[in-house]
Amino acid sequence: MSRLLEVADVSKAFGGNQVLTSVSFTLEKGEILGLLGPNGSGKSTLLNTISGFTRPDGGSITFDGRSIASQPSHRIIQAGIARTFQLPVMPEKMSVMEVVMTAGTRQHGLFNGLLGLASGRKAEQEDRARARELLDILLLTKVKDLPAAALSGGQKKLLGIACALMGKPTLLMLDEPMAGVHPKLRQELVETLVNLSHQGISLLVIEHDMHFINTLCQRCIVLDRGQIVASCRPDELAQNQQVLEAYLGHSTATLQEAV
Ligand SMILES: Nc1ncnc2c1ncn2[C@@H]1O[C@H](COP(=O)(O)OP(=O)(O)OP(=O)(O)O)[C@@H](O)[C@H]1O
Repeated sequence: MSRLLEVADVSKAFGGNQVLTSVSFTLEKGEILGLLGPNGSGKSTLLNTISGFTRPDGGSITFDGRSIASQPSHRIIQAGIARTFQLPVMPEKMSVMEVVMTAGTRQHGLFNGLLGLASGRKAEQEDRARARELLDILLLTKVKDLPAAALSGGQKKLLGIACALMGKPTLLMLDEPMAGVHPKLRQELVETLVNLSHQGISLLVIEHDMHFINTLCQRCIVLDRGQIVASCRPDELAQNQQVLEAYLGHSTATLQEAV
């Protein structure tokens, strides 16, 4: 494996609230890395910092050999990093298919399509085929013509993943992909994500569901109050003293219960 992402000494404060303190970790090409930590430990802020939604106060972020810290989010998407959100908000008046198509248009420019250029028409046809394929993979074909805002919370999560994949990322960052997803669909989602990694997409996944972490991730990093306190295999988490302290500090009896 070779290195895809290197986060070094990244810090971030909001006012007087120091949310990330000197966070460093690496992610290898093809790796599925879990990002764990109690509520409020800074996981989403770390994803926001990598994806350009939040500027780090200090430190460096290198993706595929290029510095991306403080780049605007659209440049980071173009570099090959896509992400989903913990609570995706979908437009009221667009269908599921239209939302996925719009995500595709954002990747290769609106003007080609509007001007009806041949390259734009070809890109649109390719996008439509890819959108159909992704909706199929993510079990959303049946609802493709419904308003996106009418989907359940779990289906919106799946739609967020479809949108993120329209740009053919090499790194996909998922913020709690399992939350709200129907238990019957969870195993299929795990298999879909494993298939994506086999196709060469690396994954950085925030998740509280330990079964999901154990089945999916090869390695985990654990944040506690904005600092990385562990980097280990999922099966080592329950014996890791720093991890137990991070979670037990939140008055829960076992790691399984805590997350
Ligand atoms: N834009 C912001 N402005 C001010 N404070 C923020 C902002 N974003 C996050 N925070 C604060 O940063 C801290 C960490 O929040 P964050 O959402 O990153 O944690 P988390 O580990 O993802 O939590 P959870 O598991 O509950 O989603 C919290 O105290 C939060 O209030």
